Amino acid sequence: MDWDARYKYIFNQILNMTDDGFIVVDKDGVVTDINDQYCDFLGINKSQAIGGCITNIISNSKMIDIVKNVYNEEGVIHKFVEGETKDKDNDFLLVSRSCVLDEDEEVVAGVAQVKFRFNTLDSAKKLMKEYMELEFFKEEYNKINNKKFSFDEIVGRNSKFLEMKKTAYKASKNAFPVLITGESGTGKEVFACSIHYNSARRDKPMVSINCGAIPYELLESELFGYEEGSFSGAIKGGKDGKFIQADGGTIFLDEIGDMPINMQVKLLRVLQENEVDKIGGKSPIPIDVRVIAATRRNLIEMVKQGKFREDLYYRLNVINIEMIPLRNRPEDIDLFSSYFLSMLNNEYKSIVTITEEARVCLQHYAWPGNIRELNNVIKSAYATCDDFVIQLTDLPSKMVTKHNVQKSNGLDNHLLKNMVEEYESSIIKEYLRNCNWNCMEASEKLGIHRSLLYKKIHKYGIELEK
Ligand SMILES: Nc1ncnc2c1ncn2[C@@H]1O[C@H](COP(=O)(O)OP(=O)(O)OP(=O)(O)O)[C@@H](O)[C@H]1O
Repeated sequence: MDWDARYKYIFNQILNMTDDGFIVVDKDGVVTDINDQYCDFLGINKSQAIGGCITNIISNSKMIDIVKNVYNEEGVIHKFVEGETKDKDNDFLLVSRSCVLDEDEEVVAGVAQVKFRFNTLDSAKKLMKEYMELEFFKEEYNKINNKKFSFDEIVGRNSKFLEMKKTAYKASKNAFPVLITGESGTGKEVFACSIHYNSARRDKPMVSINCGAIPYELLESELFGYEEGSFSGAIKGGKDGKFIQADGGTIFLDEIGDMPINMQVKLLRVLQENEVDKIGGKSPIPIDVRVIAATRRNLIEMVKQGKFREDLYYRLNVINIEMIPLRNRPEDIDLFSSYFLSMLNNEYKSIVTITEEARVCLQHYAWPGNIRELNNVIKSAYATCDDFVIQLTDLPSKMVTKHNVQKSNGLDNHLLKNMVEEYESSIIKEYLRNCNWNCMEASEKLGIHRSLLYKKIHKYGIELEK
């Protein structure tokens, strides 16, 4: 046996000794060798494979690409085209592909090795299954998100609210900064998401940050990121800030009114220059980010008091959306109650309803926590009600007491003035309680001067709890 024949004999022995499948192609993708195991897996004999292009037997083979573009791949999943394997349920494998180069670095062959060992095949199957599931959930997630944030899904029929919705819709068609103001729980974040997910940026990230919840020392690194070693405790490799993460998309700066003034200066620079400086970075990084900011505070008042930079205010406030408190859109209270209840009924396949009396009680409440509070009240009433009906007694006692007082007042003393005063007193108490009895904050939220609030507290004999 000459040296070449001997060599070929040993090579074939090796190919057939292993548990793996091997296929060898020349630099044009023509099959020069294939072992019995691989032939068996494909359900073909050697003569059908050797001498023909590899795509004749594996139509989606990557080997031609590997030999043409000279690269290797290690342990990737290959899914065979339906009907190209002997067993149609065994149609994916773990494969490693590599080029064989001669002494002049020219490609002489390409080799693919596939793993048949059961444990490897099982892992490949599991991986493939998980990969498919992941792809499925990604698609579903996008479908749900797009639906969830569609403007049609935003509940409300109040005419002012519909105007706001129109403004938000128009804002989704450009990339100007948006400032959304309004009390907590009125739906500022819902609007911000709808603007982003209906804009041309929808396939890029929407990154949110609560400027009021992060201590000043951390806020800068959260927003702008840092380079490795720029301070003690900095993680290896540094970190991208929220602005860089949101590149191409939208950043939602929630509670912007709580941003410390020296951070406002840095933010203004980013908005003016469209670039960020990482902490410890050598040069600024250009960014393309749409800014949507939100606050429950009165920024104009804060500008007057020198607590918020005027130049930043104007930069953020190109499009302004002022959310309406729920108590000022009474026609929507019932709508929201039905909406939240139907969401629960859908989720738990139930048919819970709500009595007229409970509806009236919801209608008369001042809702200092706005839509979020209403959602919570419906959820907890749903969880506690008997016989699939939400009754007055399933609502929080503070609401029921007020409702009963109003009802008896209505019978005994239904002068408009008395009714208005009763309502006013209850709203003031509610706000004070929600602001931890801080008169300054409550007066700001109620939109009245502090001295007027004191007068009313005195008039209604409201006791301030400490
Ligand atoms: N128009 C709407 N339709 C349906 N659900 C809404 C609507 N507006 C608000 N919600 C719901 O009300 C809750 C509060 O909304 P959101 O978080 O957007 O308010 P927010 O004004 O940003 O509050 P905060 O200032 O406290 O962050 C959420 O659960 C949200 O899903």
